Amino acid sequence: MPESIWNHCITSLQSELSPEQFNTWIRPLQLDSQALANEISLLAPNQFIKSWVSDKFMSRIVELVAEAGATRETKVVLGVAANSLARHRRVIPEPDFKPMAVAPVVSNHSAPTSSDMVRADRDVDVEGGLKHQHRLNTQFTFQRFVEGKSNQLGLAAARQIAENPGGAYNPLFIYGGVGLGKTHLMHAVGNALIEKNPNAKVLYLHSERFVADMVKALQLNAINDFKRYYRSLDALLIDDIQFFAGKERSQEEFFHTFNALLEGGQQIILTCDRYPREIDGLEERLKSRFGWGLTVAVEPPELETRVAILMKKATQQHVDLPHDAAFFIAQRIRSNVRELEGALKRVIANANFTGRPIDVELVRESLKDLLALQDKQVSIDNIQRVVAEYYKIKVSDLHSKRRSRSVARPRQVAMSLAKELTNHSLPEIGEAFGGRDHTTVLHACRKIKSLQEESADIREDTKNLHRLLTT
Ligand SMILES: Nc1ncnc2c1ncn2[C@@H]1O[C@H](COP(=O)(O)OP(=O)(O)OP(=O)(O)O)[C@@H](O)[C@H]1O
Repeated sequence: MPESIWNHCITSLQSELSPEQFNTWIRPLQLDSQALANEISLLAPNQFIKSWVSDKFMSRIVELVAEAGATRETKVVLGVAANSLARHRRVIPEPDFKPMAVAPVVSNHSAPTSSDMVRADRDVDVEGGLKHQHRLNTQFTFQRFVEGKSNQLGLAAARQIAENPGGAYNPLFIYGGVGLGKTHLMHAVGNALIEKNPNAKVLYLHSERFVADMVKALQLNAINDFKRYYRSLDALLIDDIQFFAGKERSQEEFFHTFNALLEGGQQIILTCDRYPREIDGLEERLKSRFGWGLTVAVEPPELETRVAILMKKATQQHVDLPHDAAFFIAQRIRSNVRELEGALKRVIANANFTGRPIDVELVRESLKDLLALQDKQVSIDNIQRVVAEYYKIKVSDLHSKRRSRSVARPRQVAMSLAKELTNHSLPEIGEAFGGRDHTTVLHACRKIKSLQEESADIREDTKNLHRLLTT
């Protein structure tokens, strides 16, 4: 009985929430088999998820439980699974591979001397962590980060980690498109950790830098120093880990570092442009390990958040930005926060240059080129119209649930064109095609890509459509 009630809740919540929300908060909940009669007892894997669910979703869960036919006396209780900590403390198995041979050092010296080691340290930037704080951008703080629905989960998780590093949300994996605040959030945690403890060893680096440092350490025979340094950190923040894809030796080294830090209770934060499972060329064991802590998505900000970000950035620069001017910019620049910032910079520069106050007119003038370019940009509506016309079907067929090949294939073509030619995110595209899930859009993009290789017809169709839409 509790199972069927809870299944009803899950099904409803899955259709009501975004996939990220559902996967982060609802999917980890388990029904407690030890519950009392008349009780739906749910167990969260940790305190963080428990309190978030309790704040944001509990009232809806209670409604759904009633809707599923539970008696009036049925209580819904939420706890934390007893073994939740054990999960994070489990013994990490020894790596299941043999260390690769290290390339011999190309050097005039027969063996590295102690001065080589110092130089090596400096070269690979591992010397006593002297630079570990310099790499943090002090502007990227929590105070300067604007909260919105699109980044709420990431921000809450980052705040928790700043309070309690190395706790249950280790590693924190933040993923999402470009310019959406992933790096900012990661630095905000680092800055907060250093504010609390100025001696904390916090290292931020881009994954390419990790790879380059490791290669140098190998060349200089300083890999042990490299290892020692990384393992001595209190927190390791690595940006854009999609660059590890295909780099086997780096993945191997990172795997060791990752395990050592996790076991030592040191905090790891990673960012990526996509969900861990979707990184091609990344070893399975890394993918699965990335999911051990908390995985959160940041999404493109919605209009209100874009306005709030602009207002905050203007205030920080002591610039008077009227609300209607901010609104105008936010309405036009929708792709990401970095572009929003760039637009604001242009407006401010123009205001300084001409000595005029900022208003909608000045914004329009300052962003003339950008807006003209945007007007030329293809919209999803446009894609749907052109694709429907091309395949002689109705636009409504593209929104419908019909699965016949004559409709499903054009729909997939239209989705993949929307991904390619617009700035819309996968969930936004899914929404525009009759409220479909973002994974459906992803599947469509992959399908069309592989069909383009196999079928001359599809190649021809997509080429024609491309031309119709862009010229
Ligand atoms: N919610 C926000 N509030 C204030 N500023 C933000 C917010 N989100 C992003 N920004 C700003 O937008 C710019 C881009 O953000 P950031 O570099 O963190 O993006 P990113 O997601 O890491 O992108 P990339 O994948 O390209 O590295 C930064 O200047 C950052 O301060």
